[in-house]
Amino acid sequence: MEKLKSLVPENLKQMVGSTTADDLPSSSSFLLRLFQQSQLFFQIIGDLAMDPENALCGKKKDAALELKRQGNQCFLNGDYTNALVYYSKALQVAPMNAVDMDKNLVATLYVNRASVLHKMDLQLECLRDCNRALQISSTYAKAWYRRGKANVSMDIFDDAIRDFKISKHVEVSFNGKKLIDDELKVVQHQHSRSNTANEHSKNKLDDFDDPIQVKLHVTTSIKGRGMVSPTEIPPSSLVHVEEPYAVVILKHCRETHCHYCLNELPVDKVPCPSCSIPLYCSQHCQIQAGGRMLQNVPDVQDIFKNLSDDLRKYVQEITLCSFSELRTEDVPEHKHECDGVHWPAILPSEIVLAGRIVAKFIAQRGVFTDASNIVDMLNLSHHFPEMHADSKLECIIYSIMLLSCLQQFFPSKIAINGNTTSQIAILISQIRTNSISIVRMKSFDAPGSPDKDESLSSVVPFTCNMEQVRVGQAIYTTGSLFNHSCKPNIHAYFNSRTLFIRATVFMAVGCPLELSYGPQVGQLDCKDRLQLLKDEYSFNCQCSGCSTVHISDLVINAFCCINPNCRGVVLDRSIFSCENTKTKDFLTVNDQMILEPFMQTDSFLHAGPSHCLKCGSYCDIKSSRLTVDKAGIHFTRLQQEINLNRVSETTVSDALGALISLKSTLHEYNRRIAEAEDNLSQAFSLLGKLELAAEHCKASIRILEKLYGENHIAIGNELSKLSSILISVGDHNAVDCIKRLSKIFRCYYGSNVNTMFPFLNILEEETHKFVSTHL
Ligand SMILES: C[S@@+](CC[C@H](N)C(=O)[O-])C[C@H]1O[C@@H](n2cnc3c(N)ncnc32)[C@H](O)[C@@H]1O
Repeated sequence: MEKLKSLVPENLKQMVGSTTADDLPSSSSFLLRLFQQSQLFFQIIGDLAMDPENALCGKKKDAALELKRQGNQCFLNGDYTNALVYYSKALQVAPMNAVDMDKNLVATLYVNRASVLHKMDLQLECLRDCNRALQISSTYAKAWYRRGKANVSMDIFDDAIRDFKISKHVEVSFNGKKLIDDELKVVQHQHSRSNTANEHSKNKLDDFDDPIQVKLHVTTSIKGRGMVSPTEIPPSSLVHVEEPYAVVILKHCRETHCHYCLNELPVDKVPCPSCSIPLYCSQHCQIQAGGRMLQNVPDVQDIFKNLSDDLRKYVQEITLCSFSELRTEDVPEHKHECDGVHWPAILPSEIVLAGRIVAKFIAQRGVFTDASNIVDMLNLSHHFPEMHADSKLECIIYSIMLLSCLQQFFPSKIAINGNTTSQIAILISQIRTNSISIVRMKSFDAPGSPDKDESLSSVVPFTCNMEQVRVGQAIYTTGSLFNHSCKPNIHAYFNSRTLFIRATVFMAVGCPLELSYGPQVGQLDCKDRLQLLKDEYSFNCQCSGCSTVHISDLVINAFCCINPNCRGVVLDRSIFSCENTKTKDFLTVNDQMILEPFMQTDSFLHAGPSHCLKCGSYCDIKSSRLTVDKAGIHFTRLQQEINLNRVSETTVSDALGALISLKSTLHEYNRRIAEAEDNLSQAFSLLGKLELAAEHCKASIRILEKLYGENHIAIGNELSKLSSILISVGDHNAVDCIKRLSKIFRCYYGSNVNTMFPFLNILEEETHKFVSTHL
């Protein structure tokens, strides 16, 4: 990008910088003409899109053979973990039509990986790899044999017998036939039970099928279009479900998550048949994303003709993969990026997403030319005119690059000119304003998690921590109409690629439904939220959380008053000036009563920064900051030890001292005290001092309740930690704690809660056990 930008003369840069949506086509034309005369530009596009043979993302037989050799070596040494890694890597780069020792290389690699999976006792995964090998080469005796072994391990004897019979039939060597026959006899003696194992991960929505409870209306306000409720909406109602218009996986998840459904990859991941980048959890997802797999099934009629009808049908079922549930209207979103070209791996995710939207547009409308109007088709808002001059330039350059790359795949369907380039530039700015991050909840258990044999109450508490991981970026055309609020009243979550939105509070008729685009009250102070929304989404937030004074923004980063009897807040200059601009006129009597211990409603008028907003006393913020920084060193050390699961008594005792310093300097509801209490709770859990762990956890929750409100999901997360500690110490308060956290989670996730958070089931079961033994 920097090289291309350096080709642009200063006067053209200035013209692009001041361009509006109206004169964008002419600015784009100038840039396009400039690049079309540049050798460097053609060289860059050549590297990105035109040389699949030598491309980084292309298939490479030699590399695959070397990885296979290393896999075989590990297998022979009994190092199955590494054998699995090598075979999987080999599958990623092996060309579909490569042959190794008279066998299709990909089929051989699947059978080799199946043998590893069998050794690792992953029988379902082993069976799936055998099926994949057989879909490429149905006469592969070893694949049928390995399939039989997997079925025996799963006690599916009917299928195992069939597998061995077919294996024996297609095996050419006498010794091989004899070996299979011996195996067959053993299985025939065992009791038979029929079963079938299918491909998994079909994006099941079975547990996600509660009906939408409200039909929303679109209205306009200072925030542009937005969703409102035409009726009253009770908390937890499902208000919106939507499939994405286009999705792209984020780069950091390429090796760990399925590039189609975005679920975590299983060990028997499936690579793209035509390039070495995407990985899928199943053939189903691979076909959805890339279209049908090239199959290499030889004419099998002859070799199987002497088999019984039952066995012939069985061969067909396994070797011809049929995914009847595929919807024909789905456009394979990866197909145009395939064949080993570089650009999808190199260009930023949002540009690849724009490419997917153009490809879908072409699939639906036939061509993308000046007459097309992709911008109106999506009908999404954007902030192109307000973008920084340099971002505008980058946006247009990326548009030219993307169109040039796409044109290699759609030679006769794309016109590259000022008009189409400007459409893509606007499309990119629409993506910046409207794309939604798809997140997955990742829960990880701290030490002491219950294992198979131990019940929760018999071990050190398991504290279930949850983290949201961003896995994808997507455009949901209706979902984009929900505006942002730092105090949201709806909650968005995902099952695979599907967006779900639920009300989290009661909403009156006509109430705007607003979700958080990221920052929330309780998490950041108002000035930081405003800055973040400006930087990332280019708008000045006008939500109620940012326009009125409320307790969270006052206390979250506040210092305490030097007067020990006063609970007033002391703010630094930047927070003071942000809060001072908010209107105090809208404060209800209730709000005023809540704020009353911490400030006088008119105190902004006569008290300044560094002064208590309640009693006016002066506080030396500079020296308070030094105290806080010093205390922070002890908590950093404690956190490092917690991460290593090894906490020393000395570090904990230093941190307890540091907590006292924090409390004497910061306001009682400052977020840093909550974090310090939470750290200490984790540390005491690790030391097995559970009563102390519970006390510090409760102290942290008391502060978070002030920052977020009592029924926020952040409180639910903390309650899950507290309840497991309480169960472990036999404290009967655990029962109420679990009831409360269940209520919060159910409000945010409705009936999907048990599927999404299995730990809640464990906690609820433990409560029942607890009640029957302790109460
Ligand atoms: C995803 S769109 C939401 C729908 C948009 N209002 C429309 O008319 O299409 C995001 C844009 O809506 C506007 N917006 C959303 N929430 C806002 C808020 N709290 N304050 C001001 N503008 C907001 C901003 O222009 C933002 O870039």
